[in-house]
Amino acid sequence: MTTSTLEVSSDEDFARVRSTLERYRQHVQELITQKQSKPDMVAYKELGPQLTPSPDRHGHLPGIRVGDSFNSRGEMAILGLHRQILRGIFMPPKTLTVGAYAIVLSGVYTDDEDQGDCFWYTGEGGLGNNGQQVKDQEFTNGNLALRRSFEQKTPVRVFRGSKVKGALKYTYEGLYKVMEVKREPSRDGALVCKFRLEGVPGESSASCKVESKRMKSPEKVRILKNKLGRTTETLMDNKLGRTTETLMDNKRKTFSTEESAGSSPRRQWLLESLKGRPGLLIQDISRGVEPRVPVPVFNEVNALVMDPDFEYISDYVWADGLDQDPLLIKVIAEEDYRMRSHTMYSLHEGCGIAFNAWMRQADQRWYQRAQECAHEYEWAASVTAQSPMNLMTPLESYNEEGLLLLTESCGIHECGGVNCTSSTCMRNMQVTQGIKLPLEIFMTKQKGWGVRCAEAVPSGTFVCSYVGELMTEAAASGLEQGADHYLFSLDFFMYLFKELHLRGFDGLESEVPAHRVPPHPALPFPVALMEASYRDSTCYNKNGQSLGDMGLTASTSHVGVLNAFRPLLTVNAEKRGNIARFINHSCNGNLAIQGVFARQARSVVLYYICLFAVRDIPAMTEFTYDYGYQIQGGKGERGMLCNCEEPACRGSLL
Ligand SMILES: C[S@@+](CC[C@H](N)C(=O)[O-])C[C@H]1O[C@@H](n2cnc3c(N)ncnc32)[C@H](O)[C@@H]1O
Repeated sequence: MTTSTLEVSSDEDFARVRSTLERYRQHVQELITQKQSKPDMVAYKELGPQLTPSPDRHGHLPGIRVGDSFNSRGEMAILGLHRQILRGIFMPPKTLTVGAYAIVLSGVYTDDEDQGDCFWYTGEGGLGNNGQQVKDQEFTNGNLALRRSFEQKTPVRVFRGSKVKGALKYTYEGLYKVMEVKREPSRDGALVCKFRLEGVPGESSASCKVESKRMKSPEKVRILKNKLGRTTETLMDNKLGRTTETLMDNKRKTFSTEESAGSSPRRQWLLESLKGRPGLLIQDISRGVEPRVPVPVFNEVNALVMDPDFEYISDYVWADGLDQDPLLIKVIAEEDYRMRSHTMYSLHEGCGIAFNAWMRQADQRWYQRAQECAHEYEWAASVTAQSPMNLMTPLESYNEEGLLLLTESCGIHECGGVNCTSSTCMRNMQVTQGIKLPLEIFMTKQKGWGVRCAEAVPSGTFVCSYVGELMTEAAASGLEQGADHYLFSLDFFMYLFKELHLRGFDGLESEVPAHRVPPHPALPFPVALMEASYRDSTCYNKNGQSLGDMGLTASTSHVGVLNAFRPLLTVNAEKRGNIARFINHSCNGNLAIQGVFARQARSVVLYYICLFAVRDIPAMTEFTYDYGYQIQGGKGERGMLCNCEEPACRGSLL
């Protein structure tokens, strides 16, 4: 008996519950002595009408507190808490218009996902004798009643069964509300009805720990600002050539691009559920390349169709011939090695959890050091003014539901090492596992194609990474105007290094302590690869002001040094890419960019650019993020008008 309910129960109520239970238990004992089979049920049948005359009702019952536990389903039935002894869902008899009164979580359905006060509950029906889901469930009986609870927002009493010293006991968890309803294939293949329930604050054993799912807003961290698209006006020579068609032979270039067409029951079910939906142009533009979900295309707005030359890929591919370039191979191999040496101190070998554990120790030492010299340095004082807990790297990058806990300016290390077999490691592979959401491409009214999801998406969910053809920055700069709208520079870490160069470690230490910064790329990059970038005079003074705007040129500034921080590679998703290249810009986007080290891309020059939900996003809402285009000062094509319709819209895609 732990938490009290808000329901005011009188002493008589508690006394009545006690005496009912005593009578019932006594009768069960008598039946056991008489060797009566199913004494529980028989006792309830015989005593029920006398002992529980009051009509069924929603909500708490007088005399019962959250945390009370019961020895059997019969005890719960005799008290009127849950009268249907053999079923999970207690619903009003013969009426299909009222919500369910109570449910029992007993772990019988393998599709139940119980996370405490928020859980997915599988509806009733369709189980075979072997415990497998052999038949589809329908929205009838208890399942319909739970759907009514969702529609009418009526609370449901929840009981959780658990074994205590070998005997099954049931605990009253309090009142819950059904927040979501869906019907989808079970792990065994047949369709099941599923209900997501959340504890009613103050009325259940605890309320949902929503805060733990929330990410730090990346907008606050300046160095997280990435840019999509090229800003240079100069046409550059492509020094790398694009003649060979040969396949990659470099070990690290084994991207698993073309996975076989998926045929999971969920995938099949998602395909089925698309049938008959208005505006459906293509059922799966990925042609099975996305193994878990189809990627449908809808247009209900105009007559435009998808570019037939567009090829959907699910992972990076190299632009023609690039994999053969000896300089590039050398740089990438070197950077790979540098990152491996950096993470080796943690014995990490591909295990992100081990790396985080090592990083946490380093954080603690750093925090101690900051405490010792807080009187001397501004950054140290600002560090110690914060709670140390906020500064420590969590061991896991994702919570139990696979939601990102915090954005990380120094990149997230996903698992993938040979020893990564624990469930914690598995959870630390959200990007590695690929797209799981039922994403859809659809025609927007003013921005061309856009992306949405058929399901609601909680904050912190991995949506997709931006993949396409990998080309050098130099080659990308040579693309024709207009062909650059689908470029994404691999510059997440270059921003970090540039900031460090401009502000120094002292200037940045309170935001990004030195020990967290990944290894700096070897400088300078081979001239042949960097040549084009050196000619671009976009760089900044200490105040972040563009030196180009100030009339300074490459020859009059330290542009050479700054440009050494320019990224080496760019992702071009114009003709070959995944769903990310259809996501539009918003000045207040619901997604954030996060660099992730995963699969074979684990260095600061080659990693994954990932998009994560930064707030809870309702189903069918357009996904957007801030492209962060750089200000160039000129109008025209580069100052493209923004149609994001946000109150704080900046007016253009700059
Ligand atoms: C990466 S693509 C996004 C997908 C694009 N809508 C399409 O149809 O393929 C970027 C282009 O989409 C358009 N776009 C994206 N966000 C926009 C916005 N907020 N307002 C106007 N156009 C936008 C611009 O044409 C931009 O160059």
